[in-house]
Amino acid sequence: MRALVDDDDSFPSTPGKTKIIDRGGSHHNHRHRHHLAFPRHLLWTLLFLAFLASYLSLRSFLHTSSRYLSSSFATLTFDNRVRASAEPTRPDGLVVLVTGAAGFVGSHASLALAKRGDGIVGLDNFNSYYDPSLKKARRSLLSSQGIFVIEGDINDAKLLKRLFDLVSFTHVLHLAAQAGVRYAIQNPDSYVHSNVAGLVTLLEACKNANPQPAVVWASSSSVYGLNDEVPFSEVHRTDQPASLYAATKKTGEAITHVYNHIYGLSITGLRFFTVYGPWGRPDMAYFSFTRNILQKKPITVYRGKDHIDLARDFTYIDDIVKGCVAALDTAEKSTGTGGIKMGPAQYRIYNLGNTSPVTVPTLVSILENYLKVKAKKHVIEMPGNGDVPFTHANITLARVELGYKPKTNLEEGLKKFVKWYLSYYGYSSRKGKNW
Ligand SMILES: O=C(O)[C@H]1O[C@H](OP(=O)(O)OP(=O)(O)OC[C@H]2O[C@@H](n3ccc(=O)[nH]c3=O)[C@H](O)[C@@H]2O)[C@H](O)[C@@H](O)[C@H]1O
Repeated sequence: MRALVDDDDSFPSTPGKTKIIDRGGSHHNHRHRHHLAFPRHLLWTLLFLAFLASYLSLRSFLHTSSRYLSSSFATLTFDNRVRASAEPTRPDGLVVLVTGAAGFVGSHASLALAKRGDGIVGLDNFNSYYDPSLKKARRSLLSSQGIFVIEGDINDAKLLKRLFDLVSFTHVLHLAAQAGVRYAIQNPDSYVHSNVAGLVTLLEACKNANPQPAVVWASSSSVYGLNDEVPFSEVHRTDQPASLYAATKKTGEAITHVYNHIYGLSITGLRFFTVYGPWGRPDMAYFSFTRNILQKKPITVYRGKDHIDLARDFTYIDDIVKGCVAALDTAEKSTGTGGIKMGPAQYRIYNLGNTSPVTVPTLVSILENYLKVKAKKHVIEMPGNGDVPFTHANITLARVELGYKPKTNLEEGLKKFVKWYLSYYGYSSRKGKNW
């Protein structure tokens, strides 16, 4: 281009300065060509600038629109996945939001409900209270059964609203919580965050939903605290908690009562008694004892005052799941609409235990027997960390009203747990190892 019009570096500020390549033309022609060359020069420049501008704006358009498109595809995918997961596969199937779905009880309950054709949407924050890889493995199991588990927190009001806008949940099975009795000494805030604030956020979403779902949620045997009447019945005192965990679960019972009373939410609280089994929680005694025994590490066994052994009404996971399902099936509808109560709503609390407490040293000897390894026991007096000396459930109410009937004793249940543990952590394949 330059060769045609200019052999100087400078753009023609004065026409005479520009040396036009004159290939034998007259002065007139020269002038004429010079005259013509100027707009052509300008034209090329303008064309170049126009090209550059359109290239840049096309790039930015493509960039913006691809971001927009990919985010709306992501939205579509998310919404579609939620709706698909919520779709029951049997007539009149329940549509259940399961919080804590990647947790121990949550994953088992979700699978059981999906198996019979209910629509399930899971929610879990995958926190690192214990190894999140176990939670992710549970999520994979659920995903293989068509259950979508959303990574999100029950404190996220926006997310909850979006889920209730997308799906008319008939029930909420609320199992998300900060569990563990002794960890409350280390991290008290996490109990308030999940078991109190998170519960209120969830109930707000439930109460605002239209239709309102019926809520079934996990309370705890720990609410009996220092109660010494046995076996523990729902009519006994629960105003003497021994741990912050217990206090937050008792608070949950009070909070759910308020939402039942003011907004007409149908509420069922289930007091679980030390639930154990395959895919369990690594922080619990039966699980951590198994790990340590296999690794030949010592275990600490707490003992009560006067050398009394501690005892728990250990309850097998499948029995607990049956109790959860029965509670969902017998829950009446909530009575509120648009956040306003239209009539009295159901409020229930049930013990879900096994009714036969076993001491911690007996638990250890059952494990030693299955693992064929002697435990290195370090027995110490129970520190003041929130533990209670024993639990023992009276389950008459659950039996009569839910048809709840636990079937698995600790020996049978631990056998299944150990089988799962060895397989999950790859011990079964290590032939010849002395486990
Ligand atoms: O029913 C509940 O509401 C609770 O059950 C469960 O709590 P717990 O009954 O305390 O179960 P878990 O920790 O297995 O300890 C069992 C026994 O082993 C003793 N124990 C424990 C640990 C240890 O190192 N040594 C020991 O002797 C210990 O002193 C106790 O005597 C749930 O974790 C809790 O989230 C909640 O759901």
